[in-house]
Formats: sequence, C-alpha cells, structure tokens
Amino acid sequence: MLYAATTPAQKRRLLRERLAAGDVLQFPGAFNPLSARLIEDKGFDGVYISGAVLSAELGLPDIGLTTLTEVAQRSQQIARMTNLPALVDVDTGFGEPMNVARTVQTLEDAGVAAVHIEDQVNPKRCGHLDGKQVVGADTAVKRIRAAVDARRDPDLLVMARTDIRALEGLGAAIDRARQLVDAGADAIFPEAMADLGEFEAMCAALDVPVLANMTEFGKSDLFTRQQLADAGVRIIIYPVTLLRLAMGAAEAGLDELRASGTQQGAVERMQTRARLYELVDYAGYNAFDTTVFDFQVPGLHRAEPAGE
Ligand SMILES: C[C@](O)(C(=O)O)[C@H](CC(=O)O)C(=O)O
Ligand SMILES: [Mg+2]
Repeated sequence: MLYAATTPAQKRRLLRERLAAGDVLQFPGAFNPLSARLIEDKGFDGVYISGAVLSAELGLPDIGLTTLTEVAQRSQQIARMTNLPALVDVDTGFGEPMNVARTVQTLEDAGVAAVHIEDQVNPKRCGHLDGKQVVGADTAVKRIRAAVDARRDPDLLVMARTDIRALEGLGAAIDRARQLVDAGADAIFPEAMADLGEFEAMCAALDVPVLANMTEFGKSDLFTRQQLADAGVRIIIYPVTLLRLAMGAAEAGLDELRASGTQQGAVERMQTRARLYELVDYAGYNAFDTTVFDFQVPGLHRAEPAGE
C-alpha cells in the first residue's frame, strides 16, 4: 500500500552491492511513478529518471530549462513508488559547485540512489546532438568534488558524465574520466560513444563501473545487454524508450479515434483496467479498509483481508 517498502538507504546499499558483485544492470527510464512500477514488475534492476523525459513531459526542449525543484519533486514521486534504486539525471548540477552541493543534498532527501552530473556548459543540450560544449577539467572536477563532499549518505552513488568524446575524441574522454574518478566519482557515464570498441577501451581504462546510454535516434547503435556486458559496461540506461513507446501508441490511437469516431479498434492494445489496478495495488488497500475495493473488475481478483 502507498509507497515502496524499501528505504532509500537500502536501495543505495543494494545498488552498491550489485555493482560490487559485477552485475550488469538495466535501468529503463520511468516517465512517471506508474511506469516505475511497471519497470519493477518486469524484473529490471533500477529506474532512470531522465532530464530529456522530464523536459519533454513539460513540453520543453532539453536545454537546461527545468529547475532543481522540478527535478527533485519528480524524482521523489518516482523513487518512492518503487523498490528499485533510481538514478537521476541532474544535468550540470544547476549552477556553480555550491549549487551542485545543494542539488546532491536535495536529491538525497528525495530518496534517489544515484545522480549523474555532466561537464557540459550551460545551456546544456542532449548529449547525442551536435554543437555541444564542455567546461574545462578544473570546473568539471570541482563539480564532482562538491557533489561527493556534499552527500551525507556515503552510499549515494555520484556518477560523473563526460560529453567530451564528441568534441575531442576517445583519448580525451578517457583522460577526463580518469580525472573525474580521481575527484571521487563512483562511476562514469561516457556520453555519445561511437561504437562497442570505445566502450571497451573506456571500461578497460577505469576501475569504476561504466554506464552505456542506449538512447534511440542518437549517436550510439543500440547494442544488446550481452554486447555491452562483454565490453565491460555495468549499467545500461534506456532513458526515453518508454516515453517514445507510449507517445507512439498514443499518436496511433488518436489517429484511429479521429478517423473512425471511436476508440473501439484500439481497445485491445490498451492496458486493461484490471492491469492498471494491479499496478496501483488496489487489493493491497483492502487490508487497511475493506470498503476501498468492494467492486468487481473483470480479470482482477479481490484479495480477502486476513481473518475473513
Ligand atoms: C540521457 C539523457 O541525458 C537524458 O536526459 O535522458 C539524454 C537522452 C536523449 O536526449 O536521448 C542524452 O543527453 O543523451
Ligand atoms: Mg539529460
């Protein structure tokens, strides 16, 4: 009932333990708290909270317009609904190193397990677009040091993202990643890697977990979990995948409704009422109050409270 039973501290610990064990973790992007429930139900390892998705949901481009307050609120709403660890995209950390420190503490309070902070200049842009710019190593390092020093839970995972590959090549990306690890980063997100060989080289050069961003319509091919695992990658994100799937389905459904005057033909592709109620755990609320769920829904079973 209500929120997930697992505490933020337990989720952070779990993430650390799984990474230490060398597991390869898949984090689809949750576009809302309900989709986080679905990700958990399907057996994934964590949820990703994407800046691109948060902006898009608000009808905005991903150019650093969202605020810390908005990101923290959405992160809390998503993180508390799942037992899985959440990794959140905090872009450039919302300002100077002091702001990065506040960002980390705020996200810690929101209950996330990990944050990633990137080395782009403001205004930032999607890492798979051309025309990006990055800050110098000094500033990038200061951001990570500020983040690491600010966390109060040592298990909060601070991941550094570098966007330098697209500007200066793989060698520069490896150098930058090493500097960020020296500054205290627990993991590295090398953005816009060109191929599997680049992931392999990056993973071989570092002794911290490396993330692969499998965003569609971007600069990296969509490699399988096994291909990335063989290259040494430990966390794979699918940041916008669920939003793109949902919006694709929504658009097709709207076209059909507009053309035929009814949504009847689309009903079989919809999530049923029973499945929705299962995900929001209607039955679980009956343990608290048996009048919450005293109706019949085809395909949904009403759990009788204990003792009846
Ligand atoms: C990972 C990312 O930072 C995000 O906000 O989800 C984006 C994803 C995208 O725009 O496809 C990115 O910069 O890669
Ligand atoms: Mg982003």
